[in-house]
Amino acid sequence: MGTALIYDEEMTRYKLLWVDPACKIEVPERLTVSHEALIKNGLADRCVSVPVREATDADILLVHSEEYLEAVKKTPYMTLEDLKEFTLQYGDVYFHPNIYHCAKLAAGAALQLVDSVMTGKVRNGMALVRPPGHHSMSSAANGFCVFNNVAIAAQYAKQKYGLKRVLIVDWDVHHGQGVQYCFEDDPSVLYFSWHRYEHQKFWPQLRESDYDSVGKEKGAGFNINVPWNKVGMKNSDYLSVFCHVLLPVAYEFCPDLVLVCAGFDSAIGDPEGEMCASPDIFAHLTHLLMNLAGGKLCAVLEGGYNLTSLPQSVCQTVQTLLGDPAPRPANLDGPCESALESLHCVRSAHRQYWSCLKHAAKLPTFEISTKRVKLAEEEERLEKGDEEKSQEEQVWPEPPKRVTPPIRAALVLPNGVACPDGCESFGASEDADPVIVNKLRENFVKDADDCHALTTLSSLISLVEKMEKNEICSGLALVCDVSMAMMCVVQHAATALSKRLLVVCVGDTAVPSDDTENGKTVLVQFSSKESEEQKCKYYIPVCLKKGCSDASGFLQAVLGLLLPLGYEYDPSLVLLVRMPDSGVCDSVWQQLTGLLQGLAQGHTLVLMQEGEKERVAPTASALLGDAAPSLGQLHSPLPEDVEVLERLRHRLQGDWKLLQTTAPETG
Ligand SMILES: CC(O)(O)CCCCCNCCCN
Ligand SMILES: [Zn+2]
Repeated sequence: MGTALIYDEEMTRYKLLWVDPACKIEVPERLTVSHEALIKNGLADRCVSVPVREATDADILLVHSEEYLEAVKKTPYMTLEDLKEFTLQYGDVYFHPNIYHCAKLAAGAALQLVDSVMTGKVRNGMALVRPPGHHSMSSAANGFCVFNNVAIAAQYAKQKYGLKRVLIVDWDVHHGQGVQYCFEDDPSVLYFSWHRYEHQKFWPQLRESDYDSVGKEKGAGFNINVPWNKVGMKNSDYLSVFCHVLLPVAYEFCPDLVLVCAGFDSAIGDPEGEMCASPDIFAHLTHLLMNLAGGKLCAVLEGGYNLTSLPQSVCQTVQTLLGDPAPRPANLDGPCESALESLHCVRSAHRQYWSCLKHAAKLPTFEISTKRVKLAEEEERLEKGDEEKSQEEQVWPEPPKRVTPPIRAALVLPNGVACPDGCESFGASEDADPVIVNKLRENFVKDADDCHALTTLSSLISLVEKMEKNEICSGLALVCDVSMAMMCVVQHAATALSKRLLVVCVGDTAVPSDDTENGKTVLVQFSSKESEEQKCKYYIPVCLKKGCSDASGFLQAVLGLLLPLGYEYDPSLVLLVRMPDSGVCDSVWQQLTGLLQGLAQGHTLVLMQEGEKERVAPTASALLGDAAPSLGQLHSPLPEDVEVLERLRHRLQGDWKLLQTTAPETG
C-alpha cells in the first residue's frame, strides 16, 4: 500500500493583511516551498494524490462550539477594519476573507487522510495544510490556528471507525494546548507533545504545558508534556525522549491509529524553535512510529517557518513514509543536562500510569524544584547579559541523498524454500573470492567437504559485500548452523569491512565475545540465561526472566536499551541472529526487524536456522518495510525484567550516553 499526499494550492490564498510582528512568519510560501521540494525530489509522484475537501459544519463541531463556528463564518464578508477588530479577541493569529475557506480545507484534508488510511486505500500519508490547528480551542482561534485539524481528525476517526485508542504525537516546537484541552479527560486519546517552554517563559507561557499536566480524571496519564527548558536541543535529545518516554508508552497504549501534529519549527534554523536538530531526524521520528497501529499513520503539517529547513524536513518525513531507509543519524552525543532533567521529570510524573515507567527514578521533589528555581534564576541573570544576542544565522549541511538500493531484500534459501514476492533469491556468485572461501574453509567449515555449508557461507560473504556497496538493502539467510554463520560474518566484518557491526542475538547461544574487544562489533544478546558478567563495553547480555517469550519485557528492552544504544553506536551493518530456541513470537520478531531498519540505512542481515522456513515470509515482509502486526495492549513487564533493564542502563550509561534517563547528580 502506498503513501497519500494531500495538498491544494487554495490553502496558499490567504495572508497577513496588516502589520503584526507576531504573525508575519506564517506566510503562504511555507506551503509552496514544501510542495515544490516534494516535486523536485521526485517524492510527490511516488505518492497517491488525494484531493482535499471542505470540512462540514458537523466535522468542525466535533471540537468547536457553534458560536465560534458561526462567528468565523462571518469573516469572509468583513471589511479589513472588521477583520482587524475580530482578530483582536484572539492571541497571535490573524484573519483574512479567505481564511475560513482555507481552514475548512485544512481540516477537511486531515479527514481525507484519515479516510484514505482507515479504508486501506493507502498505508499512511501526509497533509500539507495551512492554517495549522493545534493551538485552536473550542471557542477560540490562537497561534495562527483557526480549526484544530488534528483534534477534529481524532474525533472523526473514533466516531466513524469506532476506534478505541488514538495516539497523537505533536513534534511541533510549540505546545498544542488546544489538543490537550480537547482530550485531557479522555483516555481513548493519548496526546504527546514536546515544546519549547523555558520554565514558562516561552509562548504561550502556560502553567499547564509543564510535565506535571498528565491529564484529568479518567484521562490521567494520557497527556504527556515534555518541556524543553533550553533552546538548542539536538537529535540526541529528541531520540532520547522517543526511546525513553514516547515509544514505551505508545507500545503499551497500542493505538489503532497514529496522528502526527507534524510541525517542523522544531528543526534547526527555525526562528520560533531555535533548536539544533537536523531535518533528517524526522526520518527517524517517522520510522520509529511506523510500526504502531499496523502502520496507520497520518501526518498533518502544523508549524515550520524557516523556508529552507521546512521543505527539507517535509521531504525527510514523506520519503520515510514511502518506505525508504532512513539516513544514518549524524553524530549523536547524548542528551544535554536540561533535556535529561525534563526526561526524568516526565518519566517520574507518569510512573503511576504506565507499567513501563513503574521503575522510573522518583523525583526528589524538594531537591529538583529548588534546583530548577536556582537554574531559572541563574538563566535569568545570563539572559539579561546577552539581551542583544541576535539570532545568529544557523547553517547546516543539506540532508544526505537517500538512494534506495536496487534490491530491497536478498534471500539465501535452501532448495525447496520459496522466495516471497518482492525479494530476490541470492546464491553464491561464481566470483566468490577464493581467498575468502579458503579462509572460511579453514576457520569455519568443520568437515572441509561440506560444500553446502561452504556455498552458504560464501553466499553470506558476498551478500554482505553487496550490502556494503549499497547494491542490496537487507538480507536473510537460512543456514544449517546459525552460531557458525554468525561468527563467520562477525569475523569478516571485523577484518574486511571498515565499518562497525551491531549484532543482535535473540536467544541463547555461545557468542564470540573476544571479537567484541576491538570496538568494531557490539553484540547485544537477549536470552534467559544469566551469562558470566562481562565487563566489556561491547558485549551486552540482556538476561530476561522468560527470555524473548515475554513480549512486554523484551520490547521494553528493545526500546529502552537496544535502540538508543544502536543509534549511538551508528553501525554500518546490523546482524540480527535468531536462535532456534529463542521463543520469540512472530509479531515481536517483526517489530524488532522493523525497528532495527532505522539503523545502518536499513542494512539488516538476518540469520535463521534452516528449519525455520515458516519464519521466512513474516521476516521478509518486515525487511520489505511492511508494518509489523500490532502486539496488542502489553501487560506489565515482569518486575525482574524492568529491574535488569534499569541496572543495565545504569551500568552502561557511562559508555552509552543515550541510555541515560536522569540528570547526573550534581554535587
Ligand atoms: C503551529 C504553530 O505551533 O507553529 C504556531 C505557533 C504560533 C506562535 C505564536 N507566537 C509567535 C511569536 C512570534 N515570535
Ligand atoms: Zn509551532
